[in-house]
Amino acid sequence: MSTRTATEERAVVIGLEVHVQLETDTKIFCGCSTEPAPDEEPNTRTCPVCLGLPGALPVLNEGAVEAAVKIGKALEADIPERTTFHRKNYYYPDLPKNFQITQYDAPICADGELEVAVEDSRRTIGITRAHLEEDPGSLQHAGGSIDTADHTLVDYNRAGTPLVEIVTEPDFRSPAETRAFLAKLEEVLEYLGVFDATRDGSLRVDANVSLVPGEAVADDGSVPEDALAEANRTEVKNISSHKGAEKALAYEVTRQRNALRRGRAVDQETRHWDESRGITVSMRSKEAEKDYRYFREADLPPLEVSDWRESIPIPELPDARRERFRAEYGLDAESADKLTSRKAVADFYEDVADRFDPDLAATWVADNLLGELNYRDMAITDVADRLEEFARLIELVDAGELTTKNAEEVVLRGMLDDGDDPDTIVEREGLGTADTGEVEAAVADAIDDNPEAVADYHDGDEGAINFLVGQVMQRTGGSADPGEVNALLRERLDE
Ligand SMILES: Nc1ncnc2c1ncn2[C@@H]1O[C@H](COP(=O)(O)OP(=O)(O)OP(=O)(O)O)[C@@H](O)[C@H]1O
Ligand SMILES: [Mg+2]
Ligand SMILES: [Mg+2]
Repeated sequence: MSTRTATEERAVVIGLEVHVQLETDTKIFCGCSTEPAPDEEPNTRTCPVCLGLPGALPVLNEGAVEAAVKIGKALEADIPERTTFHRKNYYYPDLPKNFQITQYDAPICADGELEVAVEDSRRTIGITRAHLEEDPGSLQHAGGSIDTADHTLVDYNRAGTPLVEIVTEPDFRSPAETRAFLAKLEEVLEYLGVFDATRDGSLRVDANVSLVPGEAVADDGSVPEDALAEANRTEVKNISSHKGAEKALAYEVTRQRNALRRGRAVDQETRHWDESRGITVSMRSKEAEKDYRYFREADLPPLEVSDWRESIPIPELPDARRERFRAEYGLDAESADKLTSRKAVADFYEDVADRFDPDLAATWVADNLLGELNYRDMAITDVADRLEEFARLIELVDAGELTTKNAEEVVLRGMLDDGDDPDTIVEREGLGTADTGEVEAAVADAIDDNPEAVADYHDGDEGAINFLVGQVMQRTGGSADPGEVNALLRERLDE
């Protein structure tokens, strides 16, 4: 079976286009709010500009430009002195103007990279470009998915939300790599403060995938331009999560392999990822660039960012923070990873590590707190307003006022399940560690009540002391320190 051997030697080539919704207060070309209200009616956050009414003029949002510059800097991209906007023409109900304002030959960022850890190796994914554009409206396919719906509703509240589209080089060699990349990209975007991962549809991915002959792949893993151009690729749309990207691409790789195995060609087309059915479906043949009739957006003058770009700072990013945490707090690689991937976790850890013991803080934040949150399907952002209470819990453990076991099993769980604060739980459950007077009284009682054990101790029976320690622990409800009790008992018995 020669065709079988040939298809099995094919290599997977994937490139991503990632649409990131920027966290600005208002839309990219008008003053409409970008903040969805809880029970918002469709088409209420709109104006003549984002509805594309004749004669309405766009005004560029400064915050969106700053966010794009930050993204460019974080991706180590070039940010040219001057950038321009274009109209991308297409006819579709989500776009009332029949063109999208986007960028074309002079994007705000070009030629960057992002380093990703995949299993044990590190891969550098090239970033071709990142450009600003407006989000179209959203379509609701009533009574089914896009290919089965009876009719479709249009909501323009999303129209005009600022997007940065990040286009990668076709550098991915497996679906798993795209998942790692998207997770890393989200970390970086969150650190930059330009993006809200918890918002529905804030990250949307188009995934381009093809199978190229194995022998076309160079020794360094790169694929030459002509092999890329020759391979028929499909573009999978409607991917909105890391896991979704991996699943959609795994499906698509198998589908393409099967087609080639049966001696059929892969069509160059746009496909739709149907999350609930776990399949991709054909939507249309791939439009060529000339179909879009790109031309300059005459209503927006070229934008000079030459001086401005230098004055836009970016914060410390996850990789740098990971290394600093290791050096500064002596964390191992695994803890440093866990403590830095979400910015809110890293901020909290840093705060408690500086106030208490960094090792103790690492165990408490990385293992206990994140573990218990994870178990309840919660994230640190769900308890953002209670971080001081968790710090107080760590303080109680650090000061020896609460045993580790009680802190974890009673207090932390109570805090998460009942919403109480640590001092209230300690008080209610009587968990505080015993004070010296209490321990001394319990020692005296244990000696008075157990003359036989005392006699055994004086006869040199070391086992007797353990029995007496147990008696004191019982009398203090487990709140005394066993080492301290042992020392006190010996002191009394040797008097
Ligand atoms: N042979 C290939 N196999 C897989 N991906 C590829 C291949 N060649 C290019 N790509 C990827 O396809 C994407 C091209 O995106 P780009 O936006 O430039 O073009 P487009 O998809 O034709 O345009 P649009 O989506 O805006 O209509 C990039 O992510 C690139 O890495
Ligand atoms: Mg595309
Ligand atoms: Mg594109």
